Amino acid sequence: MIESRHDAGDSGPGVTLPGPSSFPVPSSATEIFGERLELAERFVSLLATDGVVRGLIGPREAPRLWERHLVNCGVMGSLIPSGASVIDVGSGAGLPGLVLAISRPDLVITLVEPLARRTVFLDEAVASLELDNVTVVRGRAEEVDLPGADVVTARAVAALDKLAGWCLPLASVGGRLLAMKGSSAAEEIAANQDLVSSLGGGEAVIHLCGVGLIDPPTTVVEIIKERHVVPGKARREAPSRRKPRRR
Ligand SMILES: C[S@@+](CC[C@H](N)C(=O)[O-])C[C@H]1O[C@@H](n2cnc3c(N)ncnc32)[C@H](O)[C@@H]1O
Repeated sequence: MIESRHDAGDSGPGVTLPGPSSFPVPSSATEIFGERLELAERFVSLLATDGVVRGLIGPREAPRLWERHLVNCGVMGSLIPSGASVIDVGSGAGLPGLVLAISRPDLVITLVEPLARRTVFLDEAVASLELDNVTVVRGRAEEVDLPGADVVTARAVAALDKLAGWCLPLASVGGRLLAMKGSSAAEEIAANQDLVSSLGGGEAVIHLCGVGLIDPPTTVVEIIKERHVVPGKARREAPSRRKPRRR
């Protein structure tokens, strides 16, 4: 493993790795991370070194880690209540899960990720950053057995229909799915609201997070889990799939 460095680094002969000074900290990051900014800088450094070397982050992402990844994820914290339990599905290199763990030490976070290469990185990042509010679980969202969470997050994991089927069962009743989405959010909701309802979800709402802080702001689809549905039963109950009654 290549150690993360806090100075503009050279990891050894022939390999020059970027240090945090390679990526100036935007003012938006100061606002999101506050006193934990130094920890966030160390995470950026880890992503730009180990994350890139291990193929978890594309090399072209390195210069835009702050805006496109850390701040982009961090702003969704405004939708998460204080002290909430959070399951981050498909964390990859820790987005948004580790960003939330850094910016919000009050949260209790579980990262769910099926790929070993990624969970190894996540475990090492948690140890290196000395985060005591994170547990890493290797597995698929639809297979893991975890206590219901107040909030289930996901970024760039799957289309809303699949995501709702995987994530709503992981939330407690009254909890919510927060799915980071792009410009397709409204279309995805329109196409899948019936399915979401059949899974026990309420009406999906779109939030724009970080207005005035990042451009574009982060689009988050929020779905409150209103009732428990036994996984696998949902589709048959979906109103749009019911056969019309005969008269
Ligand atoms: C495109 S990556 C996004 C990673 C990270 N959320 C981000 O925004 O950078 C999708 C991630 O979802 C994970 N994934 C795919 N299917 C999954 C499932 N059924 N349950 C949990 N994670 C899954 C993949 O292993 C991968 O790490």
